[in-house]
Amino acid sequence: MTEPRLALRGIRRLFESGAGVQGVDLTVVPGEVHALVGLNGAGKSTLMRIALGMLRPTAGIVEIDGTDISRAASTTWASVGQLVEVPFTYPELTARDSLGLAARLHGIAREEIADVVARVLDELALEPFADRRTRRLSLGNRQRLGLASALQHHPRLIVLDEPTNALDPSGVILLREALLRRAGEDGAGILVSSHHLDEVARIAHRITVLNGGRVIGTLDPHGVDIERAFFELVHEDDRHRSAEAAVRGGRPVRRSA
Ligand SMILES: Nc1ncnc2c1ncn2[C@@H]1O[C@H](COP(=O)(O)OP(=O)(O)OP(=O)(O)O)[C@@H](O)[C@H]1O
Repeated sequence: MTEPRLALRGIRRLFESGAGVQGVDLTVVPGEVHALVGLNGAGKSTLMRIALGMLRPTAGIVEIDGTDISRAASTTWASVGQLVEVPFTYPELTARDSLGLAARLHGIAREEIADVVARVLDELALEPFADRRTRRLSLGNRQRLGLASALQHHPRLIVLDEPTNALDPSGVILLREALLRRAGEDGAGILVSSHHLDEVARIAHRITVLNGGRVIGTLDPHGVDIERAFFELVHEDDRHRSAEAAVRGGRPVRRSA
């Protein structure tokens, strides 16, 4: 069987408020775009931060290409591309120099950096802004720069949290094409979260629904009314939890937000 690019097994991390994620199992296989959808506070970012070793789970294991990330070497991390927080940029560097630095940190050979950077600037239509200091970029172009930095080294695993936020429609299309190329040509495994169900349906091979920190089901990307299917799953899960809470004599489960 093909080794997943990413495997989350029995992941649990609850915050003091009781919100977080629990009992999550999830894989991303080579060549796959796996989308994570859920309402605000469902636990998508928490799960992604755990997958990237930014947050420690209280239980469970994260494996990248079969290696437990607690033992992963720098070569494993160099094969990952991610954007899960505000795009990190050096305000005084130009977009081009910022990408060059990120390429070096991802292990690209010095003599290849200029070409790698030029290709990704072209791919995300950032060329006109390449020599502008990053602090002077618009929000959307800063997001494109963050994505360029995550994708330029052709990672084996890509993790993106709401990557279309702040992108204009042409940016959304460029990103979609770039991700499908990474999955199709490179065999990258891609985990992506989004609130845009239509966009997700266009790109994802698998869609997992998270609610209140748990996986509650999957959606068919080719389904006819994906939005309706999504809300049916979520409402059914909410009803189930409220009923369970009532049986226990406790208060209904508070929505995490
Ligand atoms: N560091 C933290 N400390 C305490 N609570 C946290 C922390 N990080 C997240 N949470 C809580 O965990 C829950 C899940 O948050 P998370 O950001 O993972 O959700 P999300 O699905 O990404 O939401 P959104 O769609 O709004 O980005 C929320 O209730 C949030 O307030």
